Amino acid sequence: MAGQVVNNQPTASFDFELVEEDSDHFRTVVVSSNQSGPWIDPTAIKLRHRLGRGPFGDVWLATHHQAAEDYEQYHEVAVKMLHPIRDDNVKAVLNKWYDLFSKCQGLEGVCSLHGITIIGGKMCIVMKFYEGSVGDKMARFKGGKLLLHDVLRYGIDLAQGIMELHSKEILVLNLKPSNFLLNESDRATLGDLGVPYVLLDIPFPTTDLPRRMGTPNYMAPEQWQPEVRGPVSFETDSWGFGCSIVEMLTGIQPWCGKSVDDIQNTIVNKQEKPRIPGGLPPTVENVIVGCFEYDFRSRPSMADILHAFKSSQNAVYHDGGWTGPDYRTVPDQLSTCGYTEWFLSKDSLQVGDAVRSRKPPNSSKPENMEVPDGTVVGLERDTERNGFVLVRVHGIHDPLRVHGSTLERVTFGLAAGDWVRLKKEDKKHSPVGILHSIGRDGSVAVGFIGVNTLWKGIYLELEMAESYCVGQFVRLKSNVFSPRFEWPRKRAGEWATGRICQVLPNGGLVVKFPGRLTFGDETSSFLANPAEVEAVSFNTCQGIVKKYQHLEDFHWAVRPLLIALGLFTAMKLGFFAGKKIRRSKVKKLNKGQNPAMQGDVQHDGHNSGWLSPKVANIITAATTRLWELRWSFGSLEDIAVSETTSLGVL
Ligand SMILES: Nc1ncnc2c1ncn2[C@@H]1O[C@H](COP(=O)(O)OP(=O)(O)OP(=O)(O)O)[C@@H](O)[C@H]1O
Repeated sequence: MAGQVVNNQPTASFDFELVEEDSDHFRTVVVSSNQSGPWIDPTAIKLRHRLGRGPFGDVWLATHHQAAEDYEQYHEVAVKMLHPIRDDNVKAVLNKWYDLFSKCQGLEGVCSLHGITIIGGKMCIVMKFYEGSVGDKMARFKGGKLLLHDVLRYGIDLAQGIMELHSKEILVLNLKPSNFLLNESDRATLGDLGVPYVLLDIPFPTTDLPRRMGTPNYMAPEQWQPEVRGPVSFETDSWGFGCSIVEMLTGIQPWCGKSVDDIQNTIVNKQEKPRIPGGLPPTVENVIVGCFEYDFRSRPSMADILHAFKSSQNAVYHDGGWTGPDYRTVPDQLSTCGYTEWFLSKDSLQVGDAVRSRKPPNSSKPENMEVPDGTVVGLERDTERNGFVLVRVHGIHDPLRVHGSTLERVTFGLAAGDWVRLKKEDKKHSPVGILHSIGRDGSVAVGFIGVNTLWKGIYLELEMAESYCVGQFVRLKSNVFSPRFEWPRKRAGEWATGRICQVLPNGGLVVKFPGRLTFGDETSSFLANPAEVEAVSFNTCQGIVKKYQHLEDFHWAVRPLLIALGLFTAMKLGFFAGKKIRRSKVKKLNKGQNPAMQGDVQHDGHNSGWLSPKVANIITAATTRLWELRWSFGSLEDIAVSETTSLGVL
């Protein structure tokens, strides 16, 4: 096929053009280079033999021929040959690699990258050849596991390497023992870095999405569908790191023997976590437990992991127990306010910060508003992170002394965790999301449905949005005709109302429908875009019919229960009506015949009216109970919740 110039990239130090289409419909790319960039002439690479095959392609041992006027050299290199990429994406991928190469220059803990080339239509990453990997070393050991001392040593090397990449805004997303390469001094280096990250937004010819987001056994919950359940963030690598450490310690790959679908179901839906071996130094155990928090904001950062590993490295194993500088029991993952210590350590307060009391997790209302609006005037810290702070609150003379973990920083009116809306909508993603961080300079990071990674911008682009929390009832707005996610309808065709059971880090709502009876494989939970729903409560339901319909949303058993009650009452009424008619007939027949009997009938009729004393008592008791409840709970909604709970239907 005739040549076709695709791009002459002005900023990069290489140009590339597509010239020929091969049998696989992927075109051979000829690149001219000024030699200062990462581009390597494909004729300078001679593939020798394949070292292995992974989800992202094959790794080859190769020779790189370099020649100039005064020298000629041959280097042994490793070449990662990626799966074919659609030719209209070649430019985007090359640009991303170019960016990654320039960012990785000079980093110590990551595999040394030589350059990039394209061989046989496939993109190839040329890198330093290492003698082996941690995975290879494990395979040589009995039981496939490493000594704790080595695991801690490698863990420290790797955490440092990952932190270097994170400092350049690069996520690894594919941490696993076979990608931990060992150098001549037996130090672990990150190999294969950034392949899933580079391919994150690139459409692939194959629909096997999970495989290009990472290696299933090591993937975090948000990594399976970052656009839907994401975004992926630095702490996504904490999950992969935790999996790798567990494997190094046990010799068993996480979720070993499960299919890709099973793993996805186990991690994403069932929210199960890999099992952690016992007998670890408490600090290490604590940090690894934290790596498997479902919500990535609650996981430790690489700095936290590095700190824990370093502090445990000198611990000595004695008679089945750990002694050493950090010997202590594993602290609770959740602090008193319901957040993990890792969550709380992501932001530390400074004098001058505006603060307010922190809401409990998954709540839209503050539990206690000791500090509705204050300013930090003093810090009282025993360690770097934990400690009390002095807060000046308007209207109170002396500053309050409160624990830092109970406060959240408010900058330009926003605090991490707030629900926000983009003032200028972008059709590609939901306009409503959750604020993950706000810098003191006003820079913000937000999780939105439809964006793979955190959206970055400034606070001026955002406004506050309605917040949602677990337990709330929601339904699609009536003006939404084609929702982003599937949503069930009622029998009458209108959108069903469901209850939020989980809020994802991007504001995505996982909603269950207790008012619908599900059978067999029917999905019981649905996803919702927060921009497309509205909250439903007894107070917002207009009229008694709507209020009753909302009661039905609490549980599918409400309707059958009420029908049964109705039938029972009707039967009871029918029975009494029949009895009454019979008696009046008897009364008519006996009229004038037996005066003594007349008195009896009158007496009976007077006492019962049209209901028996028993039924009258039931009704009186029910009415009294209703008033009692109304008095103590205050709203019809609370009565419904309380009563249905006591009936055991919630
Ligand atoms: N630079 C390198 N030097 C030496 N061996 C390497 C190098 N890079 C990778 N390998 C080895 O090549 C083998 C195959 O690697 P590859 O990365 O393709 O597989 P993987 O790690 O299982 O999958 P993935 O594609 O997810 O990284 C592994 O054993 C790995 O340790």
